[in-house]
Amino acid sequence: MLELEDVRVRLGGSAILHGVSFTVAAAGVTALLGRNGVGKTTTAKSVLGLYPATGSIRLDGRELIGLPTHAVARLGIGYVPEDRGVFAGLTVAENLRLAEPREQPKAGYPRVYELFPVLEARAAQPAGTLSGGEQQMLAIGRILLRRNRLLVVDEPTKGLSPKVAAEVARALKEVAETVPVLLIEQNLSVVRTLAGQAVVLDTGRVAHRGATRDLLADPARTNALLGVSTARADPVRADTARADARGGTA
Ligand SMILES: Nc1ncnc2c1ncn2[C@@H]1O[C@H](COP(=O)(O)OP(=O)(O)OP(=O)(O)O)[C@@H](O)[C@H]1O
Repeated sequence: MLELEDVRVRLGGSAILHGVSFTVAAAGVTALLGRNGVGKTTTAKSVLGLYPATGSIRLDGRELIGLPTHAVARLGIGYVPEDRGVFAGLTVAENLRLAEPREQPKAGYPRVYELFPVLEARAAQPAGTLSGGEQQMLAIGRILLRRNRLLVVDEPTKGLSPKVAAEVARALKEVAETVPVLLIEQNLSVVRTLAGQAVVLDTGRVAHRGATRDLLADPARTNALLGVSTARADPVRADTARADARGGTA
């Protein structure tokens, strides 16, 4: 599906990725994990052609490095950035309309509204007045209007209550039944629920690759790589774990 090989990125004169190599599975969710500032978002943006990279990034064998972002998107990679990228001054309906494919403008709506009924109920509301969770649903809904081969989703549950985070995770799980997802996520309870495979970055390098279950079953390894104990990775205490991951260990 998506293969990264020896991907290197320099930003502002500093080397940020030092030769990242991993594969995103052709089905389900692959989690991209790591402490703050290790290069997860940089990796995602490199895939999207938003940062200049060297090495190789291939989608079903097709080289993406060197392609402009619009060409990467046209090849079928949908991206939900960390800041969600919704247009605050436009209504929910207008945000969705801007994301429609020209060929089949209305085709994706039933699925989006089925996954996120709140978006239909709030169609006329400016996106900037939605809650954080609703904005996340809108951001995911926007990319579901297009037929994608891969979704890259950056920290979709960041800042959400455990209940809303679980709702977003449930929707992503359903989405991943038809489109593979590369998911950047710090909430280990979400990772545990969604991701079959996990890749862990540490200062611009891959520190671990393998089944999520195996990683999370090894508290010492999880703690060493992520700075959080898996004992905290249950839904009730997920927010605490995330706060710890952000604050204490970068
Ligand atoms: N445009 C930029 N110019 C210079 N340095 C940058 C730029 N973007 C990111 N960096 C640096 O690259 C490093 C990796 O950042 P990145 O956002 O990829 O990390 P991350 O793993 O996604 O972190 P977080 O979990 O906090 O979102 C950080 O040290 C960051 O300061």
